[in-house]
Amino acid sequence: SITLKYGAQYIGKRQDAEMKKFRANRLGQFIHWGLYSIPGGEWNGTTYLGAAEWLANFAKIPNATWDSLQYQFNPNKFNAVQWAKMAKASGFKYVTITTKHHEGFCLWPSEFTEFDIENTPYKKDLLKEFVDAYTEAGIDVYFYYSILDWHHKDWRYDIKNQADSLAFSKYFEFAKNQLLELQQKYPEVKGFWFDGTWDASWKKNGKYSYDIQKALKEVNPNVIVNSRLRADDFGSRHFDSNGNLMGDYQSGYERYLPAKNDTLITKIDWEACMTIPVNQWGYHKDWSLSHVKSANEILELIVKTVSLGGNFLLNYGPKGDGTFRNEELEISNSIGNWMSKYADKVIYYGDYANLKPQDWGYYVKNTNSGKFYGVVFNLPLSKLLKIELPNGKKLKVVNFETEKLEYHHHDKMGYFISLPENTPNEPFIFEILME
Ligand SMILES: COc1ccc([C@@H]2N[C@@H](C)[C@@H](O)[C@H]2O)cc1
Repeated sequence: SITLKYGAQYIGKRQDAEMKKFRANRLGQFIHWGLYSIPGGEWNGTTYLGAAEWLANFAKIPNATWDSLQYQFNPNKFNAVQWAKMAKASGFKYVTITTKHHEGFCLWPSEFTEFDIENTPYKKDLLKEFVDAYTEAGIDVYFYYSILDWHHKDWRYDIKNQADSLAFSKYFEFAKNQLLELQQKYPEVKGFWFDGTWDASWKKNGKYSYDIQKALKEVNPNVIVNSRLRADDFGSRHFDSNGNLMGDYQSGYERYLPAKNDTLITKIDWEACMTIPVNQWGYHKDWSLSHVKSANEILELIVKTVSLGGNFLLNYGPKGDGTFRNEELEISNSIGNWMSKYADKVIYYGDYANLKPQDWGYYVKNTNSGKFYGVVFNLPLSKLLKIELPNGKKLKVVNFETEKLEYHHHDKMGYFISLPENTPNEPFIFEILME
């Protein structure tokens, strides 16, 4: 292997209590909330199709113009306790909120910039209200932080000369100061979700990303940091030049999932983040412009992720006034209903079952109870659910709610399970006992 100064800081899955809790949580709420939530994808009467939090870029709005949105940010309908209550009812066990997106506006009163919540009509420490409410509700809090910063004068996309290098080193100090400030002001925070780390300037400075992970861990030894923060000595991201995962979990799955038969991903900790529309993270006024995922589509993405041993972060983009749009409220309600019935068995502590994937749905092993489950999304016309067990394993019992399902032994490893009498008209689960 190659000697690296800024490669993976350890090898293998962490087994400390905090990482085990992160893994067991499985289902998280992502919140994108910032100045971009005010225009909602529309500028000077033009609606932009792209992601609303990128409006400044798409509409080529000068910084001075965009930054003046700061004086309009006054979410008078924001109620952190209500947000946390909705999140809990939806089954979310953790939340990740944008403390600072690419625009550079900070949702907390930062000592290191005026471009923050303190200098808005809202004035109050919004992030503290948020952290306190979610913590009180028993939901773990994580912070999204964008390294890319369109506002900061020392940000550089590339390092072409000594002047760039000096400026970017000042930007690094600024970012590191803000991150340590976030840990110090909000000690409940469990970890950091870094974004905006694809530019050459960051890839040329593996040391910076290495130092940030170390600095955060010095304050909180079990802080959880995503792989997207990291670049190694040669600019390799997520995985170092020796193929070792950097950070504590792989965070490359953004708006897509691994293939159903991908066994490699099951060997590392990973988290997928997902939008409800095709591609909107911040609030966009017009969701009719793309497909909006149904509750069942989202449930299937969640279960597929857990079946491959991953966490799933579902995104919400609250409006500038602090309210959620109806589509998000409806999705929350549907997901919450399903989670209240099944999450304890097939989401929380859910993991890879190492059984041959089938078309009718997904397998989940519950690492707390040791039980194996099938989660059915697609009923076969044959009305029979196929199961193929590994050599040496035999099917013993199949439980569906309180009844035992019939099955017949088709060949050496194959079984066909008969559907229950009254098959539910929603994704349902059955328990598999093998010997
Ligand atoms: C250059 O393509 C992208 C795509 C998405 C992003 C950001 N990552 C997501 C988690 C959102 O924050 C989105 O703005 C940035 C650049």
